[in-house]
Amino acid sequence: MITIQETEIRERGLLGVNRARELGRPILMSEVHKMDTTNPLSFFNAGGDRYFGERFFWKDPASEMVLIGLGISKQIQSDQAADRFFHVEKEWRSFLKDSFIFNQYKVDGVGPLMFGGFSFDPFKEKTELWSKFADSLFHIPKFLLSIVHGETYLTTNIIFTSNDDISLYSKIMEERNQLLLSLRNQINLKTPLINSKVEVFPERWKQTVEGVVKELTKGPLKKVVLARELRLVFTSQVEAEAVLESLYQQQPASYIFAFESHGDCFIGASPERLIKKQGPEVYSTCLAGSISRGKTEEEDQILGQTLLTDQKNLIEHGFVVEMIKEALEQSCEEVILPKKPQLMKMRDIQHLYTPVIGKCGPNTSLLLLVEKLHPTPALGGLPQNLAVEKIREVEVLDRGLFGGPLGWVDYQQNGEFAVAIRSGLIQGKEASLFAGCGVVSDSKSEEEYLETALKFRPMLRALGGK
Ligand SMILES: C=C(O[C@@H]1C=C(C(=O)O)C=C[C@H]1O)C(=O)O
Repeated sequence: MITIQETEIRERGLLGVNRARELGRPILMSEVHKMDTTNPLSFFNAGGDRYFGERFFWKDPASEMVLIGLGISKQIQSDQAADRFFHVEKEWRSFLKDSFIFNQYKVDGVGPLMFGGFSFDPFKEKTELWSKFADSLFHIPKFLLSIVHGETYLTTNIIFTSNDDISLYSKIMEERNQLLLSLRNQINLKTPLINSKVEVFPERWKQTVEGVVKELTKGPLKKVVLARELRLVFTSQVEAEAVLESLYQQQPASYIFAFESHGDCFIGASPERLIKKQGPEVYSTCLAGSISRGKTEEEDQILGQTLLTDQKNLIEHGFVVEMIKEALEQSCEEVILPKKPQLMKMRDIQHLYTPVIGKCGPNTSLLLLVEKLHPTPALGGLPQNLAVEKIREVEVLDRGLFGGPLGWVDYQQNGEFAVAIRSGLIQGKEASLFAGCGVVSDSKSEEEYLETALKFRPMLRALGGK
């Protein structure tokens, strides 16, 4: 566990107290400690009583980076639509200014870090569904557990205002001790039964697909991604930790995330990376073109081969590759990608997949790259502006954070964002699941409907449904 000398405690606390008084504004003090191996779900669970509604969870597909945040030491949020990426970045950098960071470990994802996301389209009219989440919302946690390449670190963030004295430091240390003492390895996780399952206007959705297909044949629109919603009601409150546990078992090769705000929880298992930045290197993923998994290995291979040679899917995929390549070329000296897509096989579905690597300057802003990429034609369409306008006009669903960039940025400005798909919003005893698909000029509404049904499955299964 954590060992830290009393004198050191006082010195660190006093640094924060004095600087906050001197500058007359809040000052961050952050310290990192190595910890014994800790089960990430039990850490998330241990925060359930005290920090419910203020937790987040993140795991990347390789499980190289697992992040759990408890409590909110600072929130960066905005419903301002224009320049939202720039504003979040500006606030993040100014929050870090003059802070004290005690971190002897040179690894990404430890120390002060913000976690959160951006809504799919800030210009879409907001409904009650997403009332608990601002269009841009990031949390800097009080306590952050980072498991990086199997090593465990605990970051404690304290914000001193000019009215605080050293007692704040002791108070947070006590809170941390309580938290660590409450860690349990055995937790009883169960999702409640589903009472009702309602697809939101499926016939109307199919008609919308047909209407858009007609427009696509006329141009200039080439592709529009349309999404729909499935609403579930349960016998009792759904606990995010139980859903995370299921996703861990059922979708190990995905990004697994949960993001709580004011009692609601946005949760999912996405296969899609938007962008990762590690020093001068950036990584992105083109993921578009889908087919189901086979029941036997042979059928699965045949389906995979069909997808790899299907013109409709290859064209859809090509749109994404072209856009991501062009966007990264604006910021990178070099962009490397294979000529042909390969297959990414998830539990219920297989996709056409092209990984992309870029080399850019070390000072390139991750959020600027997010802005350039979002939404790719995998979630918006082509041309981007027209497709997003079309979605805003015809889609019944308020996507909120669904399909938007969700992830983290650390104080060294490294981080990663996934595309928040295969996801749902838990609201007490109810939940909404979301799924979309690329509509092109030869799309058939019934096939697209079935594809979205397939894309509901990972979340539906994790919630105990079929
Ligand atoms: C929009 C979704 O998925 C996206 C659309 C895909 C497609 O149209 O083939 C494939 C992967 C994702 O980029 C979703 O899962 O809801």
